[in-house]
Amino acid sequence: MIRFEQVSKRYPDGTTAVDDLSFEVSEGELVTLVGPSGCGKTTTMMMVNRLIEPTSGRIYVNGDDIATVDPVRLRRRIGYVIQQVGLFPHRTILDNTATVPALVGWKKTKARARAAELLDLVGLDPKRYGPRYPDQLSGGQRQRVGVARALAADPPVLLMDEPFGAVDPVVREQLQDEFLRMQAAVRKTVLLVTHDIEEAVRLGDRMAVYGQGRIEQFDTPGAVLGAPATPYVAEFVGADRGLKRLSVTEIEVDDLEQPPLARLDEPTGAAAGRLGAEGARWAVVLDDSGTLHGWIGADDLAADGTVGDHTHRMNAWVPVGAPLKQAFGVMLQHDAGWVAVLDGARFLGVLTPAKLHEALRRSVDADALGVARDQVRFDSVADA
Ligand SMILES: Nc1ncnc2c1ncn2[C@@H]1O[C@H](COP(=O)(O)OP(=O)(O)OP(=O)(O)O)[C@@H](O)[C@H]1O
Repeated sequence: MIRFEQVSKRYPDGTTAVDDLSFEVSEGELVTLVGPSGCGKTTTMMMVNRLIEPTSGRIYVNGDDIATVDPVRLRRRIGYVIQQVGLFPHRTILDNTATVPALVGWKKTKARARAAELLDLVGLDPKRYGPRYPDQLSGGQRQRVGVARALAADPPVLLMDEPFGAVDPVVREQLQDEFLRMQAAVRKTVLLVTHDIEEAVRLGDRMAVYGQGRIEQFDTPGAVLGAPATPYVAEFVGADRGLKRLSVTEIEVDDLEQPPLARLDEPTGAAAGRLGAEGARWAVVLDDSGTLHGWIGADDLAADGTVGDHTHRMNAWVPVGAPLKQAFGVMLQHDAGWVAVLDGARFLGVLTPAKLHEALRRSVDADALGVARDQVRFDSVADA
């Protein structure tokens, strides 16, 4: 969808901002450009909508060499979101959002209807916020309007330069979440510039890590964190890259431990016998359809009645496919030594701290070797 072929940009004063850059972004893919200040990220991005012209090389958008496309027409196909949102202060939020459709000749009612739809998409109630003026919104809300406005003419490509840079960390995380949800629905081809490695990892399907004017590594966040291509990348992603990886490594069924199970309606004695035979101290309690109800300890099973009479509620659970970080968070939140992993309501197994560590290690090795995670052999200390 976007292709750079040996693109360089030298400024008249001799600064080489971008040096022989080649990469490709597929349709519907979100690529983050990350690197320290002055490494050429913004220059790269602004060459895509021809706000900056390359000194050499070619850039293609949707197969067209953009040097041959009229810049104004090109920019209509490319939404652009910048940190200083640049809303018109004397126009309402609704009219600000409708700016581009109005420019390209949509009827006013159609442009406004589209603007309302987009405000809704970015989490702003159009009835409440549409009639307001920019100075009547918070920074985070203005940022959302910027995203809505960039999407208004439904461009296939979105360029975003530090779009969430101007807000505090909590709002920033919220905006990132909302943006990811929205992107899952609209699937634009996105180039997003950030100097924040966490943001690049969180948002990117792939990420380009910039050194001075060059890309040092272009890969999935998992691969960049797990197998940095150069010492520079390793230093840039930081010593805590294992922690960062927790947020991009998904829980798989193979990661799970299978504890003893007890059924809600069975007598305590029967379950106690099974636990004793396995030397286990607790069991997970399910109903007939395999839905998680809670857990029961070996001590509880000494009492009469059914398992259901003595089951403890279990709120520490996560869906399969959630990031390991979420499982770890839930474990800490409930002060639990394990979390249940569910597929819908169905119980799949439990994740323990040891299993969590193993999953993380296995995913690092899998990325380094370029194979699937279940093909990595892992000898844990516990197995030794
Ligand atoms: N008009 C210009 N004339 C000369 N040098 C320029 C010009 N614009 C940018 N540069 C230089 O080109 C290099 C790359 O700049 P660019 O804005 O692309 O970096 P960046 O990675 O986006 O940085 P930041 O994160 O600080 O925005 C820098 O060294 C910058 O000083």
